[in-house]
Amino acid sequence: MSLLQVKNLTKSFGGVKAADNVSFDLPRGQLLALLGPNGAGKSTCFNMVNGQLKPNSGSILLDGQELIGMKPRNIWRLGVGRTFQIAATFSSMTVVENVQMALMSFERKLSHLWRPAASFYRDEAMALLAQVDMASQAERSCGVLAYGDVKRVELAIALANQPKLLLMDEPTAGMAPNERNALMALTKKLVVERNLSVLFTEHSMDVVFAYADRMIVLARGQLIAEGDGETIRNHPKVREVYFGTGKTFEAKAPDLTTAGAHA
Ligand SMILES: Nc1ncnc2c1ncn2[C@@H]1O[C@H](COP(=O)(O)OP(=O)(O)OP(=O)(O)O)[C@@H](O)[C@H]1O
Repeated sequence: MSLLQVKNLTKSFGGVKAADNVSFDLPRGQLLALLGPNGAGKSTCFNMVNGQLKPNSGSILLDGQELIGMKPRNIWRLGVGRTFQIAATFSSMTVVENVQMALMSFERKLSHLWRPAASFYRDEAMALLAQVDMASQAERSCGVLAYGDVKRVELAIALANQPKLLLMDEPTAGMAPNERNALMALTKKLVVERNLSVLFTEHSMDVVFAYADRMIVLARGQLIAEGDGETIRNHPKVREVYFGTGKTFEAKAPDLTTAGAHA
């Protein structure tokens, strides 16, 4: 059984069907990209999976357990983590303190915040930082880190609640190409090592084709294609949506990696 099973998910805002009967599976240990042009329904689907939006109908099963109707915090506790597009670390705290905070939050120890944070979960925090190659910068203030390193710390923070499923909303937005690749290579490593499932949106197509195991493509709320890079590159509906050419059966597929298409 797949870790995540999304079935017939529908969400309307007034007359707009932001998600229209969307179904997909995400097995353990897979990196699944959620693609589609602006307004396709990606954020809507994300926000339904983490409980921030309630669908009109459909089902979202995590390990066979229905998530619809549960509060976001309870979904998080079941093992659905999330990283955000906007860097979400506390800049005045050190790297290791930020991760300790996340661990304390997971263990419901926030009521002890008046104690020196140094006494809580330091070893666990350092172990997480080692996994994201940030142990050597543990004592630096988050405010002075390079952007790519902040994203690594965010990944460590997201891992603090031992997610089974990690939702990543445009993880490489604002990063230079070499940083983007490093972050996605790290994510891929974590997927393999921790048998983690990742669902991510991304507008950088080079990243998607290099690292995603599988892709699903939404357009106007509907899932129009699903498969590996080769399948998606050559899929007539995907080409139509991204290029609007209507020339769906050309011998040579246009190179989506350089098309500047927005995911
Ligand atoms: N809270 C809302 N109220 C009204 N309409 C909404 C709301 N949220 C989303 N929509 C509409 O639903 C559709 C899907 O939006 P959504 O944000 O899910 O798309 P997206 O694929 O994430 O787009 P983008 O890539 O631009 O972030 C759009 O037409 C959008 O205007």
